[in-house]
Amino acid sequence: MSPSPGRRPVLHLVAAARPNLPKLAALWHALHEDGLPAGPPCRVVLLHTGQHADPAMFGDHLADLGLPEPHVSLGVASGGGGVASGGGGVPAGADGHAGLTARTLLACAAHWRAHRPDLVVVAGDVNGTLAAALAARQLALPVAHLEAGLRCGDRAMPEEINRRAVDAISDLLWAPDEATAARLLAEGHPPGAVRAVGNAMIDSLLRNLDAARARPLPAGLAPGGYGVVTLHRAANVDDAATLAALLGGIAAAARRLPLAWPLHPRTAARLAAFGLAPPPGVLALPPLGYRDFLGLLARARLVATDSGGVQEEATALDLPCLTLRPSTERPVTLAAGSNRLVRPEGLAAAVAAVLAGVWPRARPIPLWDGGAGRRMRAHLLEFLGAEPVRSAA
Ligand SMILES: CC(=O)N[C@H]1[C@@H](OP(=O)(O)OP(=O)(O)OC[C@H]2O[C@@H](n3ccc(=O)[nH]c3=O)[C@H](O)[C@@H]2O)O[C@H](CO)[C@@H](O)[C@@H]1O
Repeated sequence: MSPSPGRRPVLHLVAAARPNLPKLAALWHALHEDGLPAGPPCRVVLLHTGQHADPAMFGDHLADLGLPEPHVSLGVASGGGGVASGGGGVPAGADGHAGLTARTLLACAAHWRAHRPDLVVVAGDVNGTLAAALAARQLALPVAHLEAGLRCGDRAMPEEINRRAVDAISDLLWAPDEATAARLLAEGHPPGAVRAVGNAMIDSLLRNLDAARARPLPAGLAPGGYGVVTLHRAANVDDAATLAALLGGIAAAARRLPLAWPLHPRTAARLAAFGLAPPPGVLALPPLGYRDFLGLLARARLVATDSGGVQEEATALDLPCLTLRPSTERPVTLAAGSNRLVRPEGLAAAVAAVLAGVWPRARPIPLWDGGAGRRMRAHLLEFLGAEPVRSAA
């Protein structure tokens, strides 16, 4: 497909939740790279659905990542935990996945009925990703899925349903590695739709690492002298007994190594509701900005996490990663050597293994090289029938 002659194609980049931002930033910067002969090849609109609305969960990350304030804010906040979220026109309600998805679907459809872009780019696997992709396809707008093809096989995770559904309806599927692209082809997606572009998270990591390392660490932490914890998955934090078991593992680990734990709002709310608290030896922190978190990670001894993006960042940093989940949609990080799936009761032993120096080093992953943004740009310009652009570099 191609826009009418002489008109620059219009691209809508959909940002719903915090983890979408570093991925979209990779594409944003590739489209606004210095030295493009005729300026940006597309008009790029950043559209914020509102799923994450607190400044600490969204707005504070924009400047770190070099992104502008969203050009469009739909104001559809998540509120499934019953904790009020800030943000805009549509009030948060305790209506869970269905409510957030439905409200985002309606808001996107209303916007795109009035303003039709040439391509909608959605990222990752959050509820806002699915809602936006579905709204676009229902209006016959083409959709690109940034971070396509990931599968953990656990259909109890909302993210697994979201990523499978978004892949099924997307016109362009951007996979972070060759094996993931091969899986999409095996699922029957047309070869022209699928491209192994590399990992957009790693584009942002490489772009920001020096600045992140220059950030001060939270008081009491010294480089190499602490571990990082992050936890927010519904399966880990929404059930009191499961969360208490995780706290037991974290407490045992903290007896071997001081831990810093930036608390996700969902986790903070559940801890409070269940009358639980981070154990001694754990420095609880508020959600951190992109560079502050990356700086914390880059100088840590290890990370224990249930986040997908953190598994990738840890692998790129060759940081031992103890993944507190029964499965991962990023098996490439297991194959790289430094990420392992760990049960709560095995956490202290894993920390001891890291401290004893018997943890594997990470092998570099092909295409995790800072070039994902340019590869996505090339594919979308081919799709739009626009002139290809050559970078100065
Ligand atoms: C199904 C889905 O989309 N889950 C994604 C969502 O999980 P996350 O747990 O953030 O899911 P929600 O967006 O539903 O938010 C959960 C709860 O966190 C609180 N909250 C959230 C955002 C905010 O700005 N302020 C606030 O207070 C609210 O109580 C909300 O109800 O984002 C995570 C990253 O953070 C992603 O890894 C998850 O895949």
